[in-house]
Amino acid sequence: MTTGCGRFIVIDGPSGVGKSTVVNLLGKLLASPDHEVVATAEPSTGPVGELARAGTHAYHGLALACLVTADRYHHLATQIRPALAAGRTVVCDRYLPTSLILQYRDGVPTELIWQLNADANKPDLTFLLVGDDTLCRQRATQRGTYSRFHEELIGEADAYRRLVPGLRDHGYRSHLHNIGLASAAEVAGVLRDIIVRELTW
Ligand SMILES: Nc1ncnc2c1ncn2[C@@H]1O[C@H](COP(=O)(O)OP(=O)(O)OP(=O)(O)O)[C@@H](O)[C@H]1O
Ligand SMILES: Cc1cn([C@H]2C[C@H](O)[C@@H](COP(=O)(O)O)O2)c(=O)[nH]c1=O
Repeated sequence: MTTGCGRFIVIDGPSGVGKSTVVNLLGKLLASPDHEVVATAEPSTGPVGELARAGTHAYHGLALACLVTADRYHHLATQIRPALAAGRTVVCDRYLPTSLILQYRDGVPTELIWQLNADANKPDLTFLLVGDDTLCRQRATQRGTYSRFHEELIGEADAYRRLVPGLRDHGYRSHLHNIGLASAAEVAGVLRDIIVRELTW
């Protein structure tokens, strides 16, 4: 399924790499008086999303995969597609790449994750932010962790690197971006420049 006339941009990557911070900064950088930007996240703030976010200790494997995918379809139907149809840009913190890493680690085969997500919109651009694993883990821990996956932050950056060919094979226009020691504002600025260059703005 393709998006409406708005642009759909996904920011994914390991915990602590700065996704939420960058999504919010990017929302401000891309917005203008005649162009509204919706900054959002998955799991969403809807009831299934709240269940998935709070429930990584209670739900595992295919049960959690179905929860996060159900939340994704609800998020698409109630927030993302209406915003795109109204011509707004949607910037989303986490999306299908997270499922391809975490649900796979939880025992769900990659092909099944793609099948569950077959009717999910393909973003116009997907950014996979990566950084030093130890630094990301420190930042996530300092900020506070609550999820089972936050306790298993091993090889996150490599897992995201390995995802790129598969995403591209499935038609996801993807950029891998190593944040290095850049500030969140610098990362958001680099992403904004890529977005403006690659999408008709
Ligand atoms: N580039 C950066 N440099 C230094 N600190 C940063 C940077 N980006 C974010 N931070 C800080 O690191 C912490 C984690 O950032 P943030 O919550 O945005 O990460 P996240 O990728 O969304 O994590 P999670 O997936 O666990 O929610 C926050 O305290 C944030 O202020
Ligand atoms: C989108 C998505 C999320 N999850 C899990 C991973 C984390 O435990 C939370 C997200 O919390 P964070 O503060 O953004 O780190 O939800 C998942 O398992 N699968 C998904 O597709």
